[in-house]
Amino acid sequence: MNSGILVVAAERELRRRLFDALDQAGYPQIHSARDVAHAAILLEGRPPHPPLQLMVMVLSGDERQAQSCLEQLRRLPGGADTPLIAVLAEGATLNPAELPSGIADWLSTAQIDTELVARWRRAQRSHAGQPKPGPAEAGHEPGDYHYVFEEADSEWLIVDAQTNRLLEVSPTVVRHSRLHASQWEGQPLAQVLRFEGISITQVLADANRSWYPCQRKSAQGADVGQASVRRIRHAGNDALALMFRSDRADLRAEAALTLLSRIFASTSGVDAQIAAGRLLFDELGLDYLAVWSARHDGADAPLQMLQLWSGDDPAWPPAQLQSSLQLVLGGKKLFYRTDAKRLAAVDPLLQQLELAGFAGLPLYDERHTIIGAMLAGTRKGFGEVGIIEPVLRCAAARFAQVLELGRTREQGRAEGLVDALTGLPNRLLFNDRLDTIIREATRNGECFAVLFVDLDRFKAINDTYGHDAGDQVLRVVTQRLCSSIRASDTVARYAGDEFTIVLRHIVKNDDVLRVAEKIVQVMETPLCLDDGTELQVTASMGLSFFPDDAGDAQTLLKHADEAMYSAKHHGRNNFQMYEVSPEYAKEHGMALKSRLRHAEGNGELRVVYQPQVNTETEDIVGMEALVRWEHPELGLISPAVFIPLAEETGLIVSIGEWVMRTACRQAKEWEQRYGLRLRLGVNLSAVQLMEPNLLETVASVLRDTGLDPTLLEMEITESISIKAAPNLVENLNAMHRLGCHIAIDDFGTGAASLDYLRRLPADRIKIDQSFVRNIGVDPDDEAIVRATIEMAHRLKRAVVAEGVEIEQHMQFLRTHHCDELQGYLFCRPLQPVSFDKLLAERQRLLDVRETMPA
Ligand SMILES: Nc1nc2c(ncn2[C@@H]2O[C@@H]3COP(=O)(O)O[C@H]4[C@@H](O)[C@H](n5cnc6c(=O)[nH]c(N)nc65)O[C@@H]4COP(=O)(O)O[C@H]3[C@H]2O)c(=O)[nH]1
Repeated sequence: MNSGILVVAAERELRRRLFDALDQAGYPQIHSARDVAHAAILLEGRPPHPPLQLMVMVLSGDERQAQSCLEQLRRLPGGADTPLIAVLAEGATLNPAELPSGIADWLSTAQIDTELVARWRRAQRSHAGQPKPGPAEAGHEPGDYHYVFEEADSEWLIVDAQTNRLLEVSPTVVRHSRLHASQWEGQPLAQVLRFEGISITQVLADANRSWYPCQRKSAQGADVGQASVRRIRHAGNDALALMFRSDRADLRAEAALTLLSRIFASTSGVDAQIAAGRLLFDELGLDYLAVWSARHDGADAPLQMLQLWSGDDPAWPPAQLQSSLQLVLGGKKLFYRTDAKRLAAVDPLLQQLELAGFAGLPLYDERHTIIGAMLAGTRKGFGEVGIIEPVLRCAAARFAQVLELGRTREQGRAEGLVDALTGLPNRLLFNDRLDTIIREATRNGECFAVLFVDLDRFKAINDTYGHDAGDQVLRVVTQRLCSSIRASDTVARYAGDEFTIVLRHIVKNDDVLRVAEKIVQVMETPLCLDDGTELQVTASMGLSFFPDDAGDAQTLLKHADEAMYSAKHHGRNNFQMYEVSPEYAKEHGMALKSRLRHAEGNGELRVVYQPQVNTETEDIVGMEALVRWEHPELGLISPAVFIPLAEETGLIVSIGEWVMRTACRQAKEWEQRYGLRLRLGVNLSAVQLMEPNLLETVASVLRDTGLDPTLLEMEITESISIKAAPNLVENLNAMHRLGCHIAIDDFGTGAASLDYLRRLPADRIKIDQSFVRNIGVDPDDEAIVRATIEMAHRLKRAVVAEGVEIEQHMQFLRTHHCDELQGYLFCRPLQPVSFDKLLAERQRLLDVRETMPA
């Protein structure tokens, strides 16, 4: 019977990662709690049987705190006899070796995504009475460690503590060494492992689990690696378990990853590629490696780019006769772990080289056209297929990338599309690429960003140090830009000291901001000219987003360029995102106003929704409707910019009604679909509040949409003065009588007196985000937040905090009993489709919880 998993983590981000890791593995009943008290609420009323399947807890304190948490968890319903995995938070002072007993396993936060599920399965198995976690811990039952034998790529050798002879070895030892188990068992350890500079006795006496360089025997002689010792029990006796890790990249995933990262870090020049090929050749113990480029000029014979061979040069057969190469160039992938010799009859190359292991991989360009082939072989056969195959595939992808880049450069140079100094695409090629990217992005619904990078005061460098120095700077900047982005992104030299970048496949705008920050940082590092002069070059950058800011190349670039100028205005050495600024609005006010008149009729207005959550449960209880203007040329314009214009022109009355109607209709639809009565906040401008027929409008919207008036909450800004809006109190009272709620928005920014608050029929106060943002930064603002909450509660008003962005804000607001929270920590304002997905997901989780045994 499925009986649920409990996850306890104070930090929201960790909680989410733990939840996601378990959820993705398909475990439906996951209770996710902030702390033990929260867990107790979630499990309230649950009988102790059946027990929970697993508890995962993030530990951040010392051993004493860990012990206390553990004891509390054990008292939870169903928690007494449940396997518990501890996740050690960063900065935890706990020593993993001294965790309280009762913890089945532990991992670090960095391992959550990759390890949690595997550890849980292991804990599950061990709990079900099968072998338990092994040699890592002393004092387990005989055979405890066997599960480790099946896992990963580590090798285990079990040694009798008295005789130092081998009792058993793991199947990985047999596989990697190519020696049968019987060739190991009973052997003295000294004959199978040879340590460097230290005696076996010293190694075996080391309880600190240090790693010692050594060689392990194999059919080919020996494998170089490291070993470390653990004490275990074997068949009731003391024994030692030696873990051996080979340094060979074809045996060990870790070493293979290092190899790949070195290959990928290599630059794209011919020499560097030969060096990368050599690295692959040496680290994988290859005997043959060749990279071929298919001729794109119509000639038949492919061109050899690289060839390495460990023996004497044979008479190399011509490419046309190498049938394996021809097959690969035709698109066939070949992989023979140990039996490539059977190809010898049809391929003179394999016949001459006597390869046992052989792989042939086609090299593809971005459009998946075959542009070459990589052939790799060994005379002794390949090692771990699960490691060697992906390594070869990744290496082939790198060779393909370099081949393609070389071709583009060649072609670009021939056609005048590449900048001769930096080797980057020039403006012409960039514009062409941008058009292609827009077409692809439109087809795939992809978002991307354009960055305009301009070096600060570059002219002064040219003038002071000369043009040669300027050229050197441009080359270094090129390297720095290229090293800050991904392979799928594009950098171009747009003009003199201007560079443009396209960052593709964006999920969150934050991803782009991180890249921009990184570029600012790498630029700041001083650079050294050939003559030893040290210079510091900084850059100003502007960002625009597709499709949000514009849908065509020209406008995107124009916006990025404008944003770059704004970065210059902000003191250089920074980046800015494009936005229609209030200054722009002021300058182009008339044009914007006249366009705004048609925005509603042209269907350019949108409503987005931002969730509001209960502070304790973090469950969604309401949403705020926020308007957006999708200007056909300027992109998305913020309400902060166009609402003042709408107010000036009086257009706010009809726009406000449109927003209210759209949002009420949407809220009713969600209520019916999910049976969830979410409160809907709608902003009312002062201009609307002065309208004599506001009440009729609200009543008609409610009637037409069928939304319960008690679900509609009017948000009015605190800065509206009672004097300036003479009907304010009456209008609000009348709306209250209709059943609607009233919230005072931006609280704290105006000069509302207590009296003002008392006179307004407000149900809720929204603390302005400028105070919330300063929690943890400015004690005065913290005091204002605390006082506002206290005062509102004394007046029996509820409180919502706006702009909650980080965990620290939430903790503070929770401590001071703020009722509800709104902000990016939980969710940004969402388009209706995304909000709908959010509600559907919530519903799914609830349904799952309901199917849990009572
Ligand atoms: N930095 C930060 N910002 C956050 C966070 N959480 C929410 N926000 C933003 O804060 C604003 C909250 O709305 P507001 O105070 O009513 O402020 C609103 C509201 O006064 C006005 N507005 C929006 N829609 C309407 C409308 O339909 N009618 C009227 N009259 N005014 C509207 O425009 C203002 C700005 O709206 P938005 O740009 O949508 O900006 C929203 C929202 O996107 C956060 O964690 N960090």
